[in-house]
Amino acid sequence: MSVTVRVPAKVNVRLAVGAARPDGFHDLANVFLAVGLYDEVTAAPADTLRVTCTGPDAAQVPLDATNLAARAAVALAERHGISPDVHLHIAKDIPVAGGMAGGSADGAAALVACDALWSTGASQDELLAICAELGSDVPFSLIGGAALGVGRGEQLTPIEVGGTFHWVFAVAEGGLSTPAVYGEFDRLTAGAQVPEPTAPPALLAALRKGDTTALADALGNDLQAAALSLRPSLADTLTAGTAAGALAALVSGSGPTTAFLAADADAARTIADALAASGTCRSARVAVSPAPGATVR
Ligand SMILES: C[C@](O)(CO)[C@H](O)COP(=O)(O)OP(=O)(O)OC[C@H]1O[C@@H](n2ccc(N)nc2=O)[C@H](O)[C@@H]1O
Ligand SMILES: Nc1ncnc2c1ncn2[C@@H]1O[C@H](COP(=O)(O)OP(=O)(O)OP(=O)(O)O)[C@@H](O)[C@H]1O
Repeated sequence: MSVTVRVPAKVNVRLAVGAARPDGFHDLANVFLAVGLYDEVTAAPADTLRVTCTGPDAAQVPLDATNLAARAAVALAERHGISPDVHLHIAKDIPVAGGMAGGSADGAAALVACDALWSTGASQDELLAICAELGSDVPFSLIGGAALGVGRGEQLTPIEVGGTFHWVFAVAEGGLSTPAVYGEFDRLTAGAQVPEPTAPPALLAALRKGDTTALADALGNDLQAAALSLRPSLADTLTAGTAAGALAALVSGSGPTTAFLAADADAARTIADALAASGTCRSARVAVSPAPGATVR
């Protein structure tokens, strides 16, 4: 018997970053939107804890105890006093170290898969608490849809989404380290008064209405300058997507994936083709949002 869980990537439609906290994290107003690019994690009985991974970026995924899927299995097993022996297979389609929460997605998916495989019967609140221990983005990967995350991004309030949004994601060559991007944010804002992070009401209204034009006007990412500072060539990708008709363009989370909002599915295809031909990215993917959170198949 095995259990397979499908889990989406995310884009941050508004990532407001406050000053660094004493614990090294930053307070956020983080508006997450799940997008229809998916990893799948399969949990199967095994004699020992083992992780395998397939997919175009599989070589960059650690298969040891640091893998977030393995850490999720250990965390759940410890809480329930059982052995974490399980084979976790990750079918990876979410770009690695791309700012789309791929590792977080696998952590959330492994948790749901092991809970089902082991009949642990954990409540949603218990699963969310374990997710928050694993990483700031992991709780959102569990619930999907759209949500405002405060604190370090782990304290979620779901947001209703009133329509479908069409996106193009330009996958960059190589990844960016999330701590390095936050570190660059600190360097760039040193000496300045960093305002309290907030989510603009116009953005939340755009999501609730499913209004693409209003969402395009309200998108924003406070980590974008830091990601561009570490990877200046991303400016060319943003320009290429905008020239191809994107309503808005931004760096996804800590980058280096860039996200383009399109008016409809046809426009998304046109933008993806133009980006693929531009030579400014490794590949271009179309995806719609919102997408459901970690779900047993
Ligand atoms: C950039 C985002 O993806 C936007 O959703 C997240 O804020 C990052 O979330 P994540 O990858 O789950 O990050 P974590 O694994 O919790 O933390 C990794 C590192 O990122 C930095 N970090 C993360 C979240 C946060 N609110 N402030 C931070 O400064 C810290 O250096 C931390 O040590
Ligand atoms: N299951 C996993 N998949 C991918 N990377 C993982 C996984 N578990 C641990 N990692 C480690 O995490 C690092 C960041 O990978 P990940 O794909 O989660 O980045 P990201 O999408 O930029 O994250 P975020 O958007 O949450 O900041 C990788 O370089 C890898 O070393």
